Amino acid sequence: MSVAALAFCRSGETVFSDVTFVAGAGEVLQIQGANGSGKTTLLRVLAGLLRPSAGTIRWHGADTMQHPEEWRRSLAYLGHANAVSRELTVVENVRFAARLGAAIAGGATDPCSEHQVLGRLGLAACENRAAGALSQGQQRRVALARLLLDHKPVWLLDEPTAGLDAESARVIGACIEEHVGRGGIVVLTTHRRIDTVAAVTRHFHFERTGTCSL
Ligand SMILES: Nc1ncnc2c1ncn2[C@@H]1O[C@H](COP(=O)(O)OP(=O)(O)OP(=O)(O)O)[C@@H](O)[C@H]1O
Repeated sequence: MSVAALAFCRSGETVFSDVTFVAGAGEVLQIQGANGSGKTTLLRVLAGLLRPSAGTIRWHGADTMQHPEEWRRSLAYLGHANAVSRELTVVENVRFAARLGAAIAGGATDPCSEHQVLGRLGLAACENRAAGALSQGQQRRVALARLLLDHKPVWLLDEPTAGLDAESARVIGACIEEHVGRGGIVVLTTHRRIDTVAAVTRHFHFERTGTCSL
């Protein structure tokens, strides 16, 4: 994934400009910065949810604005909201994501791995509860379980450990390591560094000035 001279302006004001970086398989980019410095906006631009004012995002050499389908198929975006379906149970939430991912990739889902992932994330005991009845931290884990089962190579994670206890943060760090260990790429924003010991991790500071070379 390569990003060159990316900029975003809103109502004539520059939120960020000149963002340039390359992220290869097995890499984690952790972006830190003050409140309002533009981290979330950058992730939303990378995810294709906002259109950049300038610059390019390339995936395997192709411009993602000219070829958005392949980029959309390749990325998973986890925003501030966990986007779990509150009425569905935990297992239904992850099964839905796994089936959707498999259908897009043309493969089959493995029900065993759904239960394995829920077990690893400490959700086995509540897998038949409505997701809307879970705590914020538990819902974050459900969102992460969906990422693990969706098998997208690029994860864009907006403050994945926000509001989580130390154990949940550790679990998220472990999931990120596993993902990049399989050749995935993770770009995340965070106010607190996430331990990803084995992974190739680069840390960047996003400046409020609106200009940043990562
Ligand atoms: N929907 C919006 N409409 C107008 N301005 C916005 C909108 N979303 C963000 N902004 C502004 O864009 C700037 C960057 O916001 P952004 O949420 O990207 O920062 P951030 O670094 O992620 O902050 P935080 O650490 O608080 O999450 C801020 O000045 C913010 O007020």
